[in-house]
Amino acid sequence: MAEVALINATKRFGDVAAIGDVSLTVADGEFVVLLGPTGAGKTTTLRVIAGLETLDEGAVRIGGREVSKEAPALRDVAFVFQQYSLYPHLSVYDNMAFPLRSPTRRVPEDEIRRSITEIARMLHIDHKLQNKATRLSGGEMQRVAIGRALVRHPSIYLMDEPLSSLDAKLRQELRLELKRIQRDLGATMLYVTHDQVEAMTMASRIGVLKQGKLVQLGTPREIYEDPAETYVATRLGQPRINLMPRRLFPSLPTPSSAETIGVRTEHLKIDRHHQGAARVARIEHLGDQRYLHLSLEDHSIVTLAGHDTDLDVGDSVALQLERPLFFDRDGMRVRP
Ligand SMILES: Nc1ncnc2c1ncn2[C@@H]1O[C@H](COP(=O)(O)OP(=O)(O)OP(=O)(O)O)[C@@H](O)[C@H]1O
Repeated sequence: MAEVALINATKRFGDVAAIGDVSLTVADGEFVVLLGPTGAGKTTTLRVIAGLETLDEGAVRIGGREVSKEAPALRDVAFVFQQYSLYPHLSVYDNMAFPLRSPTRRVPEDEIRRSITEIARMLHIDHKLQNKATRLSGGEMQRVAIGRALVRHPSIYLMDEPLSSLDAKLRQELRLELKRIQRDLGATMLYVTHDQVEAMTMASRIGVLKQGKLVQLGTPREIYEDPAETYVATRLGQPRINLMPRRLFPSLPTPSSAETIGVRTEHLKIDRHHQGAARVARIEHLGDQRYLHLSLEDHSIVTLAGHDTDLDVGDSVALQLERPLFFDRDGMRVRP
């Protein structure tokens, strides 16, 4: 495995800078997750590292070696796409063996067998190894695609929403497996997802992209607890952080440039013994969780309700904020 770095990387498509001046180093053995809404530049970041797109400016370095002009095959990266891309005429086994049988590698067949058997077992596809790739469910095909990447030991694994086509149970199982495999192999990984739980639980660090710019890079905890701007704060946390105008909390001491107050469940104390300005508008039962929708003037606040809550729709409650986050008029963080 190796350290992988993007240095002031820019890739344009016509007038659009899909990524603009992005610098990012994924340390050897590190698991970095890229977060951002559609069009933010996540896939482009992976593709320029893989060599599937050529940079307009900047450089890609793998293991300290500049590879910006090298063909994809020479870069020693393994790419798992959102949609499985298997060879339909080959068996599962031969699909997984394919990268190891390339003339440049010449891995002995017994080693290939050992490696495939082990990875297939981890991914629960060992009983399907002789099937044709087309005779699998979507979830199985995606596991084969992941397995085909894992049997190799490339400099870096690039994964673009590899679990998004799977059902929730399998996704959860594979999330744990993938993280364990990554740790065991000491693999360097750059991983794109829209799934907050994947980001929080798998990442050593999370990079947040906004219109092609890397706006913050930090541990999951830093991104969640210490976001640099509202854009970052809204990436993580369910229910989403509530962004409220400062005027709604006139008695709260706030930094002078603060215009917006960011309130998560843990920042909010609800006092039902005191009649207050907020009203319970709705209680949403999600099985293991309950979302409490409060209305405060013309704004709504969504928070988690404890299981022992005896609040009812229509109740009037007082709200108290404890160490909420403050943002200025441009959405940038302001510290007290
Ligand atoms: N081949 C291409 N030709 C033209 N524009 C492109 C091309 N690939 C990407 N773009 C543009 O570059 C920007 C970034 O796209 P990219 O696919 O990297 O976003 P993303 O964050 O991966 O989005 P998603 O979550 O939808 O996959 C978008 O504006 C997109 O339309």
